[in-house]
Order: sequence, then C-alpha cells, then structure tokens
Amino acid sequence: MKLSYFNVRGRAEIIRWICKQADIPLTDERFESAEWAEKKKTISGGKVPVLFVKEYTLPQSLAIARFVAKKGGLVPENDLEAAFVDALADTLYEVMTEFYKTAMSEKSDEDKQKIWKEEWLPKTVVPVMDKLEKRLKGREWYVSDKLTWGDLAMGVVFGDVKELHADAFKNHPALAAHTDKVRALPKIKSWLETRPVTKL
Ligand SMILES: N[C@@H](CCC(=O)N[C@@H](CS)C(=O)NCC(=O)O)C(=O)O
Repeated sequence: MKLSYFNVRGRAEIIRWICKQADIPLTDERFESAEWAEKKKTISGGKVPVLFVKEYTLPQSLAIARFVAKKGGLVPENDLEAAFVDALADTLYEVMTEFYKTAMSEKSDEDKQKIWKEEWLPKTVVPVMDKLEKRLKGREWYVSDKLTWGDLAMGVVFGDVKELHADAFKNHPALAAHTDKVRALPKIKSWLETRPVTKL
C-alpha cells in the first residue's frame, strides 16, 4: 500500500503510526507544496492523504486510519468500544482542524504562535484535555483494556501539544503520562527518532 501526502505530519501522521505499530508495510510517499498543483490533477477528489490499495484510491484520513487499524488489530472487537475510539478520533480531528486553520493562514509565524498559545490552547485544546484526563485516571489505555488506534491518535496530537506547551500538562498528569507511554512504545519511539523532521 502507498500513502500519498505532503511532506508534513498533518493528517497523515496517525496512519503512519498505526502502520509502524502494527508492522504493516507502507510506502510513505511525500511531496512538496510546489508539486501539489500537478499532483492534484491525478487524484480524484483532489485532496490528500490518499491510500493506494489494490486498484483503489482511498481518501479521507480517518477512513484510511480505521482501515489500517482494523488490519493491524488496533480496533476493539467490541462494537461499542470501537465506536468510542471513532468518537475520540473525531474529537481530535476537530481539535486539529482549528490548529490547521491558523497554520494555513497568511499570518506571520509569530502571530500563529500567539493564536495557538492564547486562543487555540485554552479554548479548544484544554477543554478536551480536561475530559480525557478524567477518563484516564486509573486506566492504562483510553477506551479499551489494550492499546487501540485511539491511543495512538492521542499520542500524535498531545505529543506535539506537549512539545509546544508543556505547561498545559501541569494539571493533566494522567494525560501527560499516557502521551509519554504511547510515544515510548518501541516501534513508535523508533519512528519518532527516524521520521523526517518537518514543521507541521
Ligand atoms: N477530511 C479530509 C481533509 C483532506 C484535506 O483537506 N487535505 C488537505 C491537506 S491536509 C488538502 O488536500 N489540501 C490541498 C487542497 O485542498 O488542494 C481528510 O481528513 O483526509
């Protein structure tokens, strides 16, 4: 299978993590923004990420993530638990959509940092962190009694948040510990050490 996306973590990173954790071979095709106009013409739907699988081109990051997670045993067998993982992924997707709105704007880097710190973090991220913190107290994994792709999605998002705004985790010790634990999973740790370094 081949994943095609810009040379950023963005909406593709969760898919890359799932494939690493589940040992699913994946060609991680990346392209630069300058190549996009030409590339876009070749992709029905004109958006990325897409997964090339057999003769198909599968769009939508969360559909792709769920597809590879199922293959890799990272979706709970219990339907209700699986739905809670989906709900968690949707919540994190919404959090990141707010982040990308600013990232893609014409604002200066300085203004973007200010908006993320003073608006996005307190208004969008912290209310979600509060909810996650409550649920995680006394639990090893967020939904199920074993690791799911929802935990990986949390690791992707909150790892980045923690690097940017470590202070925000002072009141969220269970979430901080969960983030560290996910990022210390041997296959994830190795990916973090070797993945291309990109801004987003
Ligand atoms: N809901 C879609 C969103 C896809 C999307 O908007 N992708 C952006 C990059 S993150 C894109 O292709 N932008 C270029 C364009 O629209 O021309 C998903 O999660 O995959």
